[in-house]
Amino acid sequence: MSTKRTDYITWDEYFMGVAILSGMRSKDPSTQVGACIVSNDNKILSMGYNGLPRGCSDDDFPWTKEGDPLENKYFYTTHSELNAILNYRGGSLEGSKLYVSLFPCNECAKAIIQSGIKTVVYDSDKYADTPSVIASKRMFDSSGVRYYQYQRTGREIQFSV
Ligand SMILES: Nc1ccn([C@H]2C[C@H](O)[C@@H](COP(=O)(O)O)O2)c(=O)n1
Ligand SMILES: [Zn+2]
Repeated sequence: MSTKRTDYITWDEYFMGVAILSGMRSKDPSTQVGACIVSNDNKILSMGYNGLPRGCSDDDFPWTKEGDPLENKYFYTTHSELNAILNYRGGSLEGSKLYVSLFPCNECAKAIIQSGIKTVVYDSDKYADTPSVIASKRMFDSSGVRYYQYQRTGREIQFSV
C-alpha cells in the first residue's frame, strides 16, 4: 500500500494562493490585489480582485495614480475585498475568513466588519503607515476581527500537472 503525500500545501497556502491568483485578473498597472473568502470548514465562498464596476470599461476609465481626482483611478476602482463580499451569492458571511494579498483599507474594513467576517489573513502590509490602514486596524481591534500576516513558506507553486 502506498503512503499519502506529505508535501501538500497548507490551507493558508491554498487560500492565499487563490487570492493572489485572483489578483492577477486585475487591470491596475501598479497594484493588483486579490481576495478569497472561506467558510469555517474551509470551503471557498467567494473571490474578488480590484477593478472597475460592472459596465465601466477598463479601456475608458483612467488607471493613473495622480492628478485630477476625476482623471485618476481612485474614485472608480472597487477593491478586491469589497468585490469578494459583493460577489457572494449564498447569504451570510458570518464567521467567515478573508484571505487578501494587501491589508484592507478603512472602507473595506467597514464592509468586512459589517458582513460578519471574523478573521483577516493578509500578505503585504505596504500601506501600514497610512491613516487608512491605521484606521482599519483600530476598527478591527474594536470589533473583534482577528488579523494576522500570512507566513510565506518560500514554496514555488507550479501549475503543470
Ligand atoms: N486592500 C486593498 C488596497 C488597495 N486595493 C486596490 C485599489 C487600487 O486599485 C490599488 C492600489 O493602488 P496603488 O495606490 O497601490 O497604486 O489596489 C485593493 O483592492 N485592496
Ligand atoms: Zn479597500
